[in-house]
Order: sequence, then structure tokens, then C-alpha cells
Amino acid sequence: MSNELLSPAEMSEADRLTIAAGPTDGIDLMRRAGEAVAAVVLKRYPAATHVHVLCGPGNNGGDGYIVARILAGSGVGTTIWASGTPRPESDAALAAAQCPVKPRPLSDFAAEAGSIVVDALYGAGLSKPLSGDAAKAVDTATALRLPVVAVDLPSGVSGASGQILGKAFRAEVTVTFARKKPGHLLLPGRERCGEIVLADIGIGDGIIAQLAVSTFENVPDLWLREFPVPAVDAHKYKRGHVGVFSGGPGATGAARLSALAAARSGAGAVTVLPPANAMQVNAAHLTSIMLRKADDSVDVDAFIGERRPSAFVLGPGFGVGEKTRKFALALLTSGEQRDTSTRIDGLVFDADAITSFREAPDVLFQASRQPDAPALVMTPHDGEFARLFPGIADDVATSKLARARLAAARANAIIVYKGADTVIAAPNGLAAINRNGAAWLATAGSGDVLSGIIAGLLAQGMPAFEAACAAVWIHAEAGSRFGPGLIAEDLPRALVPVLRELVEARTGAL
Ligand SMILES: NC(=O)C1=CN([C@@H]2O[C@H](COP(=O)(O)OP(=O)(O)OC[C@H]3O[C@@H](n4cnc5c(N)ncnc54)[C@H](OP(=O)(O)O)[C@@H]3O)[C@@H](O)[C@H]2O)[C@@H](O)CC1
Ligand SMILES: Nc1ncnc2c1ncn2[C@@H]1O[C@H](COP(=O)(O)OP(=O)(O)O)[C@@H](O)[C@H]1O
Ligand SMILES: [K+]
Repeated sequence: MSNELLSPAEMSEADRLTIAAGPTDGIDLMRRAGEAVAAVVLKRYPAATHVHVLCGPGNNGGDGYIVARILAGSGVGTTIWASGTPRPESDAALAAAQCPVKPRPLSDFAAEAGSIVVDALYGAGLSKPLSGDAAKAVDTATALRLPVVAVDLPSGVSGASGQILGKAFRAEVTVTFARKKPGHLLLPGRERCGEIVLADIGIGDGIIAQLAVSTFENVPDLWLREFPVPAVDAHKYKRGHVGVFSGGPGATGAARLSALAAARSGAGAVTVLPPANAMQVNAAHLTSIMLRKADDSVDVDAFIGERRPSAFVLGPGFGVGEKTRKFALALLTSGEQRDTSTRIDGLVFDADAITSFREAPDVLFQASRQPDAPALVMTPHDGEFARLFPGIADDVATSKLARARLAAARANAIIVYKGADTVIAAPNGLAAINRNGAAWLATAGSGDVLSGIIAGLLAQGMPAFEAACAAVWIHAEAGSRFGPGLIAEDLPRALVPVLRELVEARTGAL
């Protein structure tokens, strides 16, 4: 798998293990890194009149000295602008000594239109906000609209969190090494990276495996082996039955969006569960989706006993308050009284099911910790996250990745922390960052569809973390492919070509 994301600490451990295993040493890694960047510059900017290489004092700068040597050797006009000097006897000092281009001070940095900037100031070792000459260099490159090729990360972008420390370059291309880092995918860093080129510098898969990485890019490789494909002898209840709770007569659309998405995602049967006074309005809009009254937990229990649903969605359009809390807690704690034939596999709590616990989140978390509780997936956007996880949400110094992980551990649930850079985190520390979405998905009801997809996959027996990751990717893929004009009603139908491709990839053919 090459979808692991390495923290700066893991990257330097990979570096250490590679060197310890031999015969590769530090300068070999640096040389390959520099060669990869130089190759990108030569290929992408063949008409560049001049390349300005900005070199910092650490190994990122060391990569820059190698780039400058190769470019100058290829006949490209090259200037080095250096901030500080590499530590004596370091790999970067060796790279600088072998570079025939004489460095000029970064404080004098000036460039002409038509030239290119290679940003090798700071990478994994960024330790404080960009200031002084480095910040001025960002302003100069921005004002002149110079194309920037970033080495490892645009300087100023934290590889761990994607946060911008002070200022950061906006690269057209970022060349990174061995594996991507969380900062390449988390906003706002992602936006500053431009296209990301991953270069092999000789850190083998075996070395990465030794790191036991727990953060991944959310791509199908992560969960495809668990993606459900119906068996030859499938019948509708074998494909899983999803119950979706509906709000009252004026708030039923969200549940129907969820229900349709669960059905499209492969659940064999889906039932919308409204209060009695919303049966009529739901009935007027449903065809293949079933309908059953659920006024209270007696109704819910009877439904579970008779129809054996395997997953539920609670929250979209349901309303905030005591009834929601009661339903949520009853679903979470019902396992104690059930035999295996009526056991619920998974729950998706979204929207109002999250907000209803804003005054007493611990009540919810205690219930989700009971040994018999079904797997719980919660899908907060920023606002809902802040309501359920005060303390974690306020800690702006941490990354969205770290916040999602802390929340998953606190809630004993899979947390799908939504947004343009959705993070999916599990209580055991596994996490994935999604990046195939598009802003077309920012439309009312889009989150309801996501909840339905998750429940559809849970009902078919997909493990909860994988189901959440798969649903986020599928939802994002369908929305970005649809593009302009997307409304939530379009999404369930837009899932079809995406699902077809996944089934083909999973089975080799349909
Ligand atoms: N690991 C690997 O496998 C490989 C890694 N490689 C390369 O190494 C890079 C990491 O190198 P690195 O660890 O030396 O850190 P780097 O980013 O050069 O910065 C450290 C220096 O910058 C300084 N400094 C930081 N921020 C600053 C600021 N805002 N303003 C001012 N100063 C600041 C910091 O100062 P200090 O924190 O000590 O005060 C220190 O002197 C990595 O990104 C990749 O390009 C490749 O060669 C291939 C193999
Ligand atoms: N700019 C964006 N880029 C990618 N995905 C987005 C963007 N904005 C929102 N989304 C996705 O759209 C969905 C919106 O969900 P939510 O905020 O709950 O909306 P609603 O409550 O209206 O259904 C989430 O899956 C979110 O990740
Ligand atoms: K850089």
C-alpha cells in the first residue's frame, strides 16, 4: 500500500531505518530527492528563463543545493538564495559544498517575470512561523506570480497539520518523498501544494511497514477488500435492512434522501420510520422504500423484533430534544436484551442526533461504551463537532486529524469529521483523510445522503471504519463527477457509476 501518510517524526524514522539497513546513506537519499525535484522542473518548465532556488539551513535546503547543481549543469540559469548555512558536516553541508553555484543572501532575493522559484527553505523541520526574509520571499514570489516548485512541502505549511505558520508559498507543484504527509491533504495546506508528485527515493515498502502507520489517504485500496458484493444466492434481507427515522410532517425529506442513498448503496431493504402524523406525507413520496410508524421505543422494538434491521440512521430532520436522546440511547443499549438474530450491526448518528446531546455528551459516550452496543458512526460537520466535543474542538493548535482522533476515542465511535477535508477516525487510532470531494457537495441534504450510504454499507456487514471511509469516498466521487448543478436529490442516482466501478475493481468483472 502506498496510501500511508507519514508524520514528520515517522518520516525521519523511515530515513533512520533506511540508513541503518544500508547501503543507502543520508546523502544518497538527499541526492535522489534533489534529482526528483530537478527532473520535475526541467520537464514542466522547459522554457523557463531562470530558476531561483531558495535554500534553508536544514536538509530541505540540502535538497535545494542538489537541485541547483543539476539545473546549472543542464545549462539552466540558476541563482541560489540562502537563508543561513547548513550545520558543518551535515548532509546539507556536503550538498552545498558540491554545488558550483555561489549562494547569495535570501535578504537580497529579487526575480524577474518568466523565472521559476524552487522553494527549499523549510520542509519537515518547519519549527516556527515564517518571518523576516522568508516571509518577504513569499510576498515577492506572490507579487510577481512566479511559478513555485516546492521541495517536500511549501515552506510555511506544517506537514503534520496542514496549518500555515505565518505565511506560506503557493506552489504549482510540490515534490514529496516516499509517502505523502497529512499536511498535503488537510486544509489549508492542501490548497498551497498544487499538484503533488510523489518521488521514490529508495525508502522501501518494508521500511514503511516497520513504522506501523495509522494515518492513510482515503482511497479505495484502503477498504475495497471489505466492499460488499452480493453473493449469487442473495435475497433482499441477506443484503441488509436499514431503518431511517423520519422527522414530523414538515421535516421528512432528509430521511428520504438518506433512505434512497442506503438503498442505492446496496442495502436490500430500507424502511423509513416516521411518527404517525408524518406517515401520509412520506407515503406520498416513497415507492420501493418501505414505511412503518415509529412513535416511541415500543414501536421501534416491535420493528426490530419483526423485521430484523441491521443498521439505522438517526438524526437527519429528526428534531433536537428528549425524544431523540431516548431513541438514540435505546438503540445503543438495546443489545443487552436481544438475541443474535435481532442484533443491530451499526448505527449512524447525524445532525439532530448529535446536537441533541450537546448538554450531556457523556451520557451518549457511556452508552456507546457498553460491551453490547452496536458499532456507532457519527458524522458531525464543524458546528456539530463543536457541540459534542467542547474542549477538543476549541484546541485550534491541534490538527483536524488530531481532533478527530481524540473525539473518536472519547465517544468510542467512528467519527466522520466532515468538510472539504473530511477526516474519518476510529477509537483505536486509525484515521483517513479524504480529498476527492468538491465544493459542489456543499448543498443542503448532501450530508443526509452520506449518512444513508454509511448505513447501507454497515447493513451489508462492512466493518464500521471501512464503511465510513468507503461512504465518504463514494459520496465525494459522485458529487465531484456530477459537478455544477448538483443538488442532494441527484446524489443517490450519481452513486451508480461509482459503485459499478468499485464492484468491477472488487470482482475483476461484473
Ligand atoms: N527524512 C528523510 O527521509 C529525507 C528528508 N529530506 C529533506 O529533509 C527535509 C527535512 O529536513 P530537516 O529536518 O533538516 O528540516 P528543514 O525543513 O530543512 O528545517 C530545519 C531547519 O530550518 C530551521 N527552521 C525551521 N522553520 C523555520 C522558520 N520558520 N524560520 C526560520 N528557520 C526555520 C530550523 O531551525 P531550528 O528549528 O533549529 O531553529 C532548522 O535549521 C525534508 O523536508 C526533505 O526536504 C530529503 O533530503 C530526503 C530524505
Ligand atoms: N467544499 C467542500 N468540498 C468537499 N466536500 C464538501 C464541501 N463542503 C461540504 N462538503 C461535504 O458535503 C457534505 C455536507 O454535509 P452537511 O454539512 O451535513 O450538510 P447537510 O446537513 O445539508 O446535509 C459533507 O459530506 C461534506 O464533507
Ligand atoms: K519547502
